[in-house]
Amino acid sequence: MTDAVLVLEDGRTFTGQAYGATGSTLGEIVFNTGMTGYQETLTDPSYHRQIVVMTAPHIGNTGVNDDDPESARIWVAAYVVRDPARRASNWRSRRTLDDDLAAQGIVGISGIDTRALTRHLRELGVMRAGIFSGDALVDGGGDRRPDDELLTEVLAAPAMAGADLAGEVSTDTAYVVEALGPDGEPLGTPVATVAAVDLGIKAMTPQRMAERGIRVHVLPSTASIDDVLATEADGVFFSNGPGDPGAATHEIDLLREVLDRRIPFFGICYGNQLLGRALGFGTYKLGYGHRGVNQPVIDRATGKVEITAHNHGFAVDAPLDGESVAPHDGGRYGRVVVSHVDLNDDVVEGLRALDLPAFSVQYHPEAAAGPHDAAYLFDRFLDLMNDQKGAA
Ligand SMILES: NC(=O)CC[C@H](N)C(=O)O
Repeated sequence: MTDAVLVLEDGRTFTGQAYGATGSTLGEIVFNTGMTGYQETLTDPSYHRQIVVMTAPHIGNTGVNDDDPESARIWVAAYVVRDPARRASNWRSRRTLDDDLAAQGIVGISGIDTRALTRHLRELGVMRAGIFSGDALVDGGGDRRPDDELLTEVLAAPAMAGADLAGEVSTDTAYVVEALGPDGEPLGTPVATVAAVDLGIKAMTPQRMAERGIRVHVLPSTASIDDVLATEADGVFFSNGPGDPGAATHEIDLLREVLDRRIPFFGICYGNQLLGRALGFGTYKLGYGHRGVNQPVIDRATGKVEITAHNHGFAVDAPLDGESVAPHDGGRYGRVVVSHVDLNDDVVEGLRALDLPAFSVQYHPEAAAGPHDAAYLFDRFLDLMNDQKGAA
């Protein structure tokens, strides 16, 4: 077995075995508490530039299939697992996770104490890190490189705060997603048309809309308001995505154009943070974020608690109680309420504008992976578009 070393920004190191590809990789190290859904996690573009630690100790049991990926490639910068499955077993499995990581050049490490690592990150917050194995761990003379040399590489890596990354993961060209019949033709007249701006969109998101009869035009993150209007959309959607919402200037300008025209808007995750910023609220970096499939969130309008899938390291800074006037331009967007809150830590998990047809959630109603409790939000988006059509 080949040695691998994980080096954290604060100098702590963990030695284990190489898993997936050998080499070196740098990124922000974060932990995910999901017991299932590793394929969806690995292929979620929001994890671009992040090293993902799984807190579930045994990963890879069901191998890798061709149905569950959320995009065309693995996006995580590296993968950290305690105990990789020695045997993959599932009727859908096509290859092992180890082989898939290696084939896609994703460096990983296994056999380290992921509980100690997670507790460390929970206490000190997420930070930059690097994994080194194979040739990247030895010098020209064949000796193991000293830790301080590896640490210097880690400290030279860019931080996640201030990173504008949507353009690195977004589609280059627009495409359409809609429900198709067995003959490959559209199933019927769409009930609504949505322009979905891809900031790192997961495949299941347009799929959830298509299941409801919506035709979805997925647009690149560089789309202009004219590109959006050209789709003749009834509503605009902003997806999840990697990076710091504070760095997304083009997208926020585009969203303000949408809000100014009173086009119904729905945003998920990064899309929620961008709605917050477009309305004039701030965003901030959480200590260690929410990543997993079992976060309790309350819908404050109904009092119902949902168990939800999360993947976010930033959050919107908006007043939890009462209606607040959106601060942008002296309140030009009217009143806003925090519609959803995380019951673990009171983090803002949703926004609803009261004077505009716009709402968003910080978590993942598309549920890939994760529970389906929040699927009603796609119906709410459809209702919002229908109401607006009725009002026109
Ligand atoms: N999944 C997402 O959209 C993540 C949004 C943002 N990059 C964050 O970490 O908070």
